[in-house]
Amino acid sequence: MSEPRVRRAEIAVEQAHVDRVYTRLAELRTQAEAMRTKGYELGQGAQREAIFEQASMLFERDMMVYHANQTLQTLDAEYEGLVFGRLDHLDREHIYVGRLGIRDTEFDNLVTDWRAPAAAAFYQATAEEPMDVVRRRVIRCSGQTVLDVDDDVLIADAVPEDMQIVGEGALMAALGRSRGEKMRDIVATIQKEQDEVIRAPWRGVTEITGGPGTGKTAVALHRAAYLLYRHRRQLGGAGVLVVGPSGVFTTYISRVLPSMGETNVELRALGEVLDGLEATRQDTAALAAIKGSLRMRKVLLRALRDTPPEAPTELKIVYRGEVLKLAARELEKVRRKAHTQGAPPNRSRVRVAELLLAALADKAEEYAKADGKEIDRAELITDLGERIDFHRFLVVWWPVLYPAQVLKWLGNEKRMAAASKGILNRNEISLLSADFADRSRGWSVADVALLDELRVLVGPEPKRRRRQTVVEAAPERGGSGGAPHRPEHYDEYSHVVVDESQDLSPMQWRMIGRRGKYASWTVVGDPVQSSWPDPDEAAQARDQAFGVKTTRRRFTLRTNYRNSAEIFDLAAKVVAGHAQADELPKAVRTTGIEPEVRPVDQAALATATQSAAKELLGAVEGTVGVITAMDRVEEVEGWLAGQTDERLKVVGSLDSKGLEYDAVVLVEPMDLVTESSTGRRVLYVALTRATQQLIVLASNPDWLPHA
Ligand SMILES: Nc1ncnc2c1ncn2[C@@H]1O[C@H](COP(=O)(O)OP(=O)(O)OP(=O)(O)O)[C@@H](O)[C@H]1O
Repeated sequence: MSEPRVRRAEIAVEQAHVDRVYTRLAELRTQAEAMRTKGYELGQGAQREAIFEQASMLFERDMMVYHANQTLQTLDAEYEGLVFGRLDHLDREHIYVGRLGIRDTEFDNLVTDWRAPAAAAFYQATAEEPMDVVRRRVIRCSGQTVLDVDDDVLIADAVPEDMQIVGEGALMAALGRSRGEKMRDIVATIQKEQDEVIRAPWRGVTEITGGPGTGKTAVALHRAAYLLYRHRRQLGGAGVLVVGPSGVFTTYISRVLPSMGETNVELRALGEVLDGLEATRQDTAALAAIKGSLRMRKVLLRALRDTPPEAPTELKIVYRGEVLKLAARELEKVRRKAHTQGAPPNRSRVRVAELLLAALADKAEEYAKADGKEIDRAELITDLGERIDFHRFLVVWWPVLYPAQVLKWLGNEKRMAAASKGILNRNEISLLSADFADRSRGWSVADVALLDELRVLVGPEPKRRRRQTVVEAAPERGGSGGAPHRPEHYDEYSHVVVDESQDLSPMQWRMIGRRGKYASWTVVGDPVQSSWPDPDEAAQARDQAFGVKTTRRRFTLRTNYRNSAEIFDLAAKVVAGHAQADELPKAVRTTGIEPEVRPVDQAALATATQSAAKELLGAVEGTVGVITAMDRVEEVEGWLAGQTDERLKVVGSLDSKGLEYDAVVLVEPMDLVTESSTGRRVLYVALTRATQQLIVLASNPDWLPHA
């Protein structure tokens, strides 16, 4: 038979099986619905029974409805190609691999879940170690229709006469396909080195490093799905948290887990980790470096111990006809004493009242002594402790503290200087206080970690006054954030995945560490792409987040699946000398299309950007990203305002982390280099976002080291 006819015949064979699977899926759905209805009927029947029977029937109803709903949720997930693989073994048995395990009425497997041990050979078998697999077939479907099949022969001399082999390169076909707005899962083409990481043990810390495009993000997400499938009992209840660098990134990856049937994983951007906030604004590199540094812990602690701006400066209270007065200096002594006793201020109100009453009693004793009299201390303390004027004083002198309010206090340069004396230098103090003083722009991503630190330092609001969130004092608080079924500031995740971890500041590690107190971890990063200036300090904070005794395993991925080799060659040049040779991955795909570097006059940059974007929109089927320095995003958006094609996105250098596009226009690369002390690495990130085509528009040629 000719190749197209063989292909058509093989597609028909697989279509017949896929049809069986969908018929069975429909049956299972009907059964689950019937079970749910029966459960409800049981509940209604219970009303007529005696109390004891009622309780047991209601319990049974709840179990039935729960299980039926679980099954329906799994069956109804939006699977993109439910069946995607087939393994033919030496013994002539074969299995189908898919996103979900399905059995027929005889309990025989129609599809094996990709995460089950029996499916492991689909990813792990090689010609050198075939694991008894003769033929591995990738089946590409659109909905319920088989579009194509693609085979790998693993034991060539065991191929039976009647076994047909079709095509080659399912991986290459997948990599060459155009990109949409959201990342796709890679279950059908996971590679062996990636599979090892996905299936690594769940306990401890699993680190995934590797250059751009090596599939780190994809692997980490598939690992989350795998762990939930294999260890649902240990991990499912407490849940999995995935933290990414930005909201754009979490949106980009948001479809991957649901496409594998996992909906119970919480995705949060670094600006959204703290419930109630959704910060997206990035600080300048200089500001972010100060805010992220561990030195801020001490600054914050001092700030909240400072006298609140509205606090009265003296306490006057009449006791038995005499005015007892505590002056500012005496009050501050009490404040210092209360703070040094260690409890968070919002939990210290009672202790503070005791200290103030003791100071008043001292004062009364002092007056009495001068008059040659004596006072009953205990009586004075009881009397004054019940007085309304004393309590009025207490609430304004020792108010409930809110994290946002304390950070705003630091907008006052004097306060800032007092809190950071000996910790920050003058320049840092004025930068930071000017930033905190300007509240018109909302919180930045780096502020969120400071607010979270303060949340813990000030302690929870007293119960009586507890409101929706403890972050802000004023009604301006907003945002949704957080899974509705979890309590606020939930910190008992069983597994935490941190993506782009090379960029987390020490303060951000502390924030994430709090959410993973009892967790195992998957941590993804590439030091060469790091924009954080002090890796040692970050490493120390990261180790603390993991806990000291944790087992650690590390995997390095070495193949770049995203960029064409032509594009990656250019990107590698900009970090030559900034990275070890083995930190750079190898790109596997060539397109024959070289990236274009266009020298452009500054004055012509706008029109050059417009025409490059237009050109690339015409050249590729999927997305086009225009990447620019962070502070030029609005300007470049303005240049492209006339371009209405939804495939076009303008994105700032730091926000481009983790994303990818079919084609990229990089505007003025030298701006990225000079943006921060780690600019060359940020430029490397930007240059490695395109899968097919890249145009660089540069008025200054210095971004590209001369060979
Ligand atoms: N085995 C695979 N099969 C098909 N596509 C793959 C495979 N591995 C990776 N890819 C694709 O390669 C691209 C890069 O993957 P991913 O974004 O996970 O890389 P990364 O290492 O996180 O990159 P970066 O560090 O640049 O953010 C994605 O489009 C992903 O789907």
